[in-house]
Amino acid sequence: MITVNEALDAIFDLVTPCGTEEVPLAEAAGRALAVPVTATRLQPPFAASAMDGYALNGVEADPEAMFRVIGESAAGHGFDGRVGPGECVRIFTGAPLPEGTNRVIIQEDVTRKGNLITLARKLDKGPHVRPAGADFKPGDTIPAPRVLTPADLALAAAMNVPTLTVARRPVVALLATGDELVMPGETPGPDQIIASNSFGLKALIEANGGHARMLPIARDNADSLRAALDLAADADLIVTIGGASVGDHDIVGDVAADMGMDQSFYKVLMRPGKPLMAGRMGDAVMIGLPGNPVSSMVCGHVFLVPALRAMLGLGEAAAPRRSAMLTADVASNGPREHYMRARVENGELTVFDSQDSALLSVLAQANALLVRPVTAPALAAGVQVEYLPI
Ligand SMILES: Nc1nc2c(c(=O)[nH]1)N[C@H]1C(S)=C(S)[C@@H](COP(=O)(O)OP(=O)(O)OC[C@H]3O[C@@H](n4cnc5c(N)ncnc54)[C@H](O)[C@@H]3O)O[C@H]1N2
Ligand code: MOO
Repeated sequence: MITVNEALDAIFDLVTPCGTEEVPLAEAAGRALAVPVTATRLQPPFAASAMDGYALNGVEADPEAMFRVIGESAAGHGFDGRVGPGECVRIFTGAPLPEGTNRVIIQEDVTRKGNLITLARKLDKGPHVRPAGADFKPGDTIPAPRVLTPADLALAAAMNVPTLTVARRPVVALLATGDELVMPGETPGPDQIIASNSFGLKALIEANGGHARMLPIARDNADSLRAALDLAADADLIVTIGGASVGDHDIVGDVAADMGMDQSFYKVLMRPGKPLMAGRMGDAVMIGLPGNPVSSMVCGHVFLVPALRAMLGLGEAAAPRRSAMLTADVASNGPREHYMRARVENGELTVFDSQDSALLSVLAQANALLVRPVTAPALAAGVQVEYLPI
């Protein structure tokens, strides 16, 4: 059996970036930017007022000084002319500063009578002017690769870049297997349960930049599995769920091999998630997840999310970890890296008592997986530990 790190490296060896596409800004949220965005203009394109008030020459801004208002500069309609000594221009936020001015006196500090203003006795420092290019200049960039945030999109828009080159979303075919499974909303027979794993995995995949396609549930026979796998031929990544262990009905590995899957590894020193497999099938990468609901989701966080990021051109790295303080003692660990369901609150991590890999109710309460390395000794409450946020 290989380690979690070895398995992840083997998966990185299998995946390749999916290529790029152009998308309009309005559809680019959360996408992986593939090519840096470069500004071709200044922002602001002119020295602009940061306040509503009066623009004048700052050297004349003495307390109680008087000025004659000779015009107006509003956003979108600047003042066309020069401001001389003893003169000022009514100005609004975002408007260009007229020639001859370099300071804005906020209107709260001004008394106006007709076309004459008098400054207050006490003036703030100002100058309430945003210099041209203060935000960005031609040649400034939004670097790539990166996952586009709402702020990035606002910045790209301000740069007047209407479309972005982003990584194509990897298409992930999700294939649940098992005679016992029916879809949510159907009426299960007495020996059946509801297929749940695909729904958690679909959400995880789509939150991490993939496009998940649920295939019809495959039954525990070769014909049904073949028919379902045939439907996945155009996917970038085929993810099977269940049928991965050693039981008589666990046929995913054999059927995939018959269909040409070139297996990279089978079984990983981790808990839950031991019967994980991966390989290449035609143009697609195939990852076979264990069926136990928590196992499949843990493998999703540990392997699928980093694989998707690599396919999106975001680099090859394990899921980032954080640290927190243990609230109670934890026993020593065995030969498999253990991802224990836990809850982190205010920097303190509490491990759930029940770690059975069938318990979705526990997983749903968890927001962390405490990572217990292979054969790690027992830990006492109060120590700092590493966890994977989920
Ligand atoms: N003799 C051994 N038995 C088992 C071993 C072993 O090493 N020797 N490993 C155990 C471990 S660890 C795991 S994990 C499971 C994985 O088994 P499979 O991947 O073959 O999964 P199934 O047997 O198909 O299902 C396991 C369990 O999960 C339920 N399941 C499956 N798919 C779904 C789904 N889409 N939605 C909801 N629930 C699902 C299924 O009904 C079973 O209860 O093997 C152990 N056995
Ligand atoms: O590895 Mo299994 O995934 O322990 O439940």
